[in-house]
Amino acid sequence: MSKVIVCDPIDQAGIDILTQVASVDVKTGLQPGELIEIIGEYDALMIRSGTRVTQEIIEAGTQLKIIGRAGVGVDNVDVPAATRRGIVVVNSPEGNTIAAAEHALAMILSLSRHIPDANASVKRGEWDRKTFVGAEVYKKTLGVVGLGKIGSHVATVAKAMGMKLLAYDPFISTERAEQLGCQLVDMDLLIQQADYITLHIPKTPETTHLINATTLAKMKPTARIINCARGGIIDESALAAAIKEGRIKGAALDVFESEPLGESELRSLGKEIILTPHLGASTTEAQVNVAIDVAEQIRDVLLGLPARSAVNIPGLGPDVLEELKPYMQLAETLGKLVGQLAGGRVESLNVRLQGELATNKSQPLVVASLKGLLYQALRERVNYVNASIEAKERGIRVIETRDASARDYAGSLRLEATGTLGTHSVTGALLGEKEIHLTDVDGFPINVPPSKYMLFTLHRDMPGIIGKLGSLLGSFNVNIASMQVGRKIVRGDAVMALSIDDPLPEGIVTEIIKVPGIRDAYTVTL
Ligand SMILES: NC(=O)C1=CN([C@@H]2O[C@H](COP(=O)(O)OP(=O)(O)OC[C@H]3O[C@@H](n4cnc5c(N)ncnc54)[C@H](O)[C@@H]3O)[C@@H](O)[C@H]2O)C=CC1
Ligand SMILES: O=C(O)C(=O)COP(=O)(O)O
Repeated sequence: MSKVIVCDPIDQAGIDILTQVASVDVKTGLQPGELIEIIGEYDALMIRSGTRVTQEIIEAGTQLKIIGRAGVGVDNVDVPAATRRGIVVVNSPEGNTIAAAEHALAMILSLSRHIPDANASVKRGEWDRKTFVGAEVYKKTLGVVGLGKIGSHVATVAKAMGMKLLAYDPFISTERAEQLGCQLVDMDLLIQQADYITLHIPKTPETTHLINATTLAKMKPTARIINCARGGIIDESALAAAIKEGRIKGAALDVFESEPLGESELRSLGKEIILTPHLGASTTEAQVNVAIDVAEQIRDVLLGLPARSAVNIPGLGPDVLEELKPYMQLAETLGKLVGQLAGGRVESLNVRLQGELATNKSQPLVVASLKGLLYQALRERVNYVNASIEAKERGIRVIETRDASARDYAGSLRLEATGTLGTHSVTGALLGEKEIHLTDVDGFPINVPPSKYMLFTLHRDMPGIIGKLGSLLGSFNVNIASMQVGRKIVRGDAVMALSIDDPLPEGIVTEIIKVPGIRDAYTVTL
């Protein structure tokens, strides 16, 4: 019989499902070393946000087939390490949406009416009606940062309370925002105009310290900020300083840079700040939803069936998967690349199956392309199951074309993305049935394998330009692993594709496009 270990508190409804197919050990509060010692016995691991599933734990889990996160965020799981070991990671993308949204709304109202401190005061035996005079949310402006599942529900309820809604989400269409009664604006305007700012975005390198001393300085002195998304999106010391100095009115935080929250100056602030211990998903209903959702997936995978919300492996039949896997990897890589070249919000994606590929089943490749395209916006939340729906909700038009006559490679895939910042295209093929090669960028022929960090330039093909770029990168201590130029005619326009050993430093693109002859540069992480 299979063995499952449950390392965080999970609703009994989930345990009951697991026991249908496995023996279940519930062991909460284990130290990392203790988990490493015993994980080798188990086929499945079920967790919430309390357990950090590191590479060491994954490597010690020699029998592990699946890691189930009973919730949304998988930032506490080393997903690449699990993928490398062939372990499926599943989550519950929607089970706690309402719970998290209602917690954010409760925070907005609690902040406005000082409910936690007024309650504590009455319980101390006081009757103080002066200190706790509040503010109404009616007709105030709420800025929603991240108009995904949770942000959308917050917006819907806030609208009903008579709030005016601004939203910032570079991956959402104006139509979708309008449907929710939100005016889509840029982050700067939202920060400056909102009376309340609520964050509903994943924590990514781009969103880390999105709220910092500079952004806090732009807020109204009466503004309040709410974070029920992820710790680290707000710079906690900058926030504490802004509140202490009366530069903003208040904040409500459910999530922290380090959890459990240790010694922190946030604790010493008064009624201007409300702190809860990561309770967003902690409702009876959400805990039943996520426990059932994830336990069912663990059960299915242990029975050899596909998972419906795998964040790292497609929810397709094993036979289709086996055959298409290398092409799906190609599609996902091209999706990631074209999404980053296009930048901004993509409005349409043209997926062109060429050569032998034109006779293949296209759906999985389209889904894999969309998964890659949406990765920038959604990170691990986008999977093979939800990629199409997520694209539709973002108003991305998907066009499929086939060209059996294209003969450059046996089978190749071309993606063309058109967005708010223009159109870009990439083509790729498989060499030796497995090895991905990029064969064309923006109509310029190249032949390079993709690497994790890349730099693309669009430039004039003229003497000296490669040397200048090389020296510039050298002055930033950037090591070039490989470089190739693609051009259509001599001394015309050209594309340069460089593989780089490490992430490119911030601000480097600005310097690169100062090199005479270089028109554009794009840094890409694949
Ligand atoms: N406090 C808690 O207990 C809970 C916290 N969460 C967290 O809430 C957050 C939102 O979750 P969902 O709404 O389910 O996710 P979602 O994936 O449905 O929505 C996230 C939205 O953020 C947008 N986005 C991505 N990068 C952005 C950027 N740089 N700037 C602006 N927008 C950006 C995306 O386009 C997307 O629309 C996640 O961080 C999740 O982990 C979720 C459940 C419970
Ligand atoms: O689902 C999420 O992303 C959450 O943050 C909820 O975390 P939890 O399951 O309550 O530890």
